[in-house]
Amino acid sequence: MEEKYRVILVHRDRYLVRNGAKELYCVLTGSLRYRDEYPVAGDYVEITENPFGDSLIRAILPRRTVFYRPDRGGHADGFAKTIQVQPLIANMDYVFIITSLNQDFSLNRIARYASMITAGGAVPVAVLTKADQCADVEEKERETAALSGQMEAVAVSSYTGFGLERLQKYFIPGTTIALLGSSGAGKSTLINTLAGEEVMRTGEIREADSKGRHTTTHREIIEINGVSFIDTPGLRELGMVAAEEGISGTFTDIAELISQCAFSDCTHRSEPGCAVRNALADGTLSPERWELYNRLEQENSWSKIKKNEKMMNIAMDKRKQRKHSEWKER
Ligand SMILES: Nc1nc2c(ncn2[C@@H]2O[C@H](COP(=O)(O)OP(=O)(O)OP(=O)(O)O)[C@@H](O)[C@H]2O)c(=O)[nH]1
Ligand SMILES: [Zn+2]
Repeated sequence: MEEKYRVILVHRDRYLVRNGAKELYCVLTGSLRYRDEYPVAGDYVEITENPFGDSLIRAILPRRTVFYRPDRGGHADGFAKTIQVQPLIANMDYVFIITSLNQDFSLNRIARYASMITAGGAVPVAVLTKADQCADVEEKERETAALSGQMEAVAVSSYTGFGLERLQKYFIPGTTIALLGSSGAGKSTLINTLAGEEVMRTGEIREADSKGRHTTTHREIIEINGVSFIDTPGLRELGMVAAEEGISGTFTDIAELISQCAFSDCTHRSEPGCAVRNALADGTLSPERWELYNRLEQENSWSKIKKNEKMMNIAMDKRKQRKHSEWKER
């Protein structure tokens, strides 16, 4: 018997899948493993049920949206032939970027997440948590919203309930919402507050540095009033590898301007007919936004440069080795 199930929990090489009220543990068929195709939370899969033990996932259905995280693991450090990107969650409509309004707050990080989410086809929403700990909530909200015309910024407090009603419009039954954010940002507490009960384990964070202890051990989906929430473990570091496309996606206004520059290779410094300079001059583009765009772009190309350097070093080492052996043979 074959049916469409959704992956709600990934636990090493076992997957908990659900269809309505029915939940089954599954393993992968050999051919999926052979093709290096691994389901992630939110995936829809075809399974063959086994009443006597783990059922079998036979196929992963095409992903509507996906969020990748850069994957540098698994290879020796120098072997950066291609930096692989690894899917983390799939088939979500919205991704809440959870950032706490304390020392951990970073516009740069929110912009990175937003870029990567847009690149994967989902809609980012900046959810600024722990508003009760912040003195300039409105300003932070304004700054965040200014990052992208397509992203709403909502400050909330799970403790006081502040702002939570503004998230209601995203809670449409049938919708999938993923929560991304650093460990300790308040993802689990937010879900618990929305659900009105203890559905996720929450952890205390160390007060001193506002860095959270890693408490979420696996990704899981929980359903509250027909809305599926995907909780992800805190992502410590987020590279820009998959975000290139997303940068122009989030900064569509800037991409648009760049396309209007008189020269196609315009550096936007001194060329005549530069649409970016013009927009900066007449105030349609804020200098802060332009600077952020450049910073993200730089970071992005910087990771490429580092990658190329590494490859060149490997090539040079090989040449040296060859020279050395040629010399020895003589
Ligand atoms: N002041 C304040 N603290 C909060 C709020 N929401 C969560 N916290 C606290 O922040 C800490 C971390 O919250 P969690 O919900 O466990 O954070 P998380 O993002 O799920 O962390 P991981 O599970 O590690 O990914 C806990 O001590 C919470 O009590 C809030 O609205 N205001
Ligand atoms: Zn230009």
